[in-house]
Amino acid sequence: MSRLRIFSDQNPDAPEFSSHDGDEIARELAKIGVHFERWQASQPVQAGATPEQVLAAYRADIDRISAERGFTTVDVISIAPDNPKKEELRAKFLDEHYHKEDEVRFFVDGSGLFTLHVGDKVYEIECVKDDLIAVPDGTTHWFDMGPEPRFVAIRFFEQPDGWIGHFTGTDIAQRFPRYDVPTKG
Ligand SMILES: CSCCC(=O)/C(O)=C/O
Ligand SMILES: [Fe+2]
Ligand code: NI
Repeated sequence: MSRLRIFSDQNPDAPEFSSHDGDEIARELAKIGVHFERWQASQPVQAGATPEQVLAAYRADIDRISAERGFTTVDVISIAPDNPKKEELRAKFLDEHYHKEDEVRFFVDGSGLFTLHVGDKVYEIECVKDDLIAVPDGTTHWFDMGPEPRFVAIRFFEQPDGWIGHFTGTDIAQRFPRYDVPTKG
């Protein structure tokens, strides 16, 4: 289930805010310039669908958001718990980093945990199937797919190297919760 928790960056033990409500999550994130919305597929996406089938199911929303935000490319990333490189893939985005373009991801299936460090607050967002998140360029954040990663996501790019992370070298990500298991409602 989608969830937003907001912490002081000094206190990872006690969230100051927690919600599973999509409208409330969107409202809180809008205050820091992060966009959150939910999409419905225009046709069912079967397990094992090809990237082309996934993109076709969301074509209208993909075209809308690409036109609004200037994206030129989309791709589909798919990670399952039996991926032999799952530990390496998980480690890639676990430390605090930022990107030079907006990070826009749509979860077709499965889930993952984005955590953003903005001012003196930490915003932890569990993204699940049907969630779109748009994190502005330069926002420091990390992403945890968990020890048994399972997600299919559409990624949007302005430039071919837009996904590259620039690491800040801080240890803040190690002090905040990891994504051990998807949360229940
Ligand atoms: C959900 S897509 C994989 C993560 C990613 O691209 C990124 O930049 C995480 O911070
Ligand atoms: Fe990132
Ligand atoms: Ni709950």
